[in-house]
Amino acid sequence: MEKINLEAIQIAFDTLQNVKDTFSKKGWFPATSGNLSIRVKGTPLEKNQSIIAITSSGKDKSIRTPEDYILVKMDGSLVLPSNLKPSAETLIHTSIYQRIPNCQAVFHIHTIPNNLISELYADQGKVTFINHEIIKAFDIWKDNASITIPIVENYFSIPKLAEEISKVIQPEVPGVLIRNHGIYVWGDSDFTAKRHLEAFEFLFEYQMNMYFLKKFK
Ligand SMILES: CSC[C@@H](O)[C@@H](O)C(=O)COP(=O)(O)O
Ligand SMILES: [Zn+2]
Repeated sequence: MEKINLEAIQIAFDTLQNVKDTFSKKGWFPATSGNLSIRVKGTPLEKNQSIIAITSSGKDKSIRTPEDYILVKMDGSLVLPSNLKPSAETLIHTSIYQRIPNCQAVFHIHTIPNNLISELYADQGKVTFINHEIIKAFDIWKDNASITIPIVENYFSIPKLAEEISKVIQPEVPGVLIRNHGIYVWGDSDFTAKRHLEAFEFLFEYQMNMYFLKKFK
């Protein structure tokens, strides 16, 4: 095993803890859903060589325990022997890191707005948002700005789901919706990934409210 800096691991675990607490307060981890990962600094960026810290599987993410995070390699295997299980969706995380070379953090949540939007636009396989100020949160700075997020089916097999997500990823769009499941977002830092996630959730909530407003006016 390569040497990993203990301080870098602690920084990664602390960062995940802060993000987990923040998202939990927003109600973004219902029924133990959701998972988070971050690339451990100092580990190589090259494909297949990075190490990530990821949430353990099936935990109540609103409470802190000493068993909340675990280190995994890009093939999903554990860096150190442990009884802990990494997220059941670890392979989705590792495939995103391998697809997006400067990716430093991957966040996944289940919300009512992201589930409703994913179902409403599932047949198109994507949903587009146009002319919202918040699109600047994706670093898109122009008139008539738009962003289109892809939607994939919610396959039971995680390797299949990871493969389908990998196929639809576009480097300039930092997210993918999974039908009636949730969203995966990423960024070149935990700060950026959080900003992307908040912007997507803002757009989903807006669209959902507009849909009902138009229906019942
Ligand atoms: C309890 S429903 C959610 C899970 O099936 C899964 O989709 C999820 O997001 C959390 O899985 P986990 O293994 O805890 O990372
Ligand atoms: Zn999930």
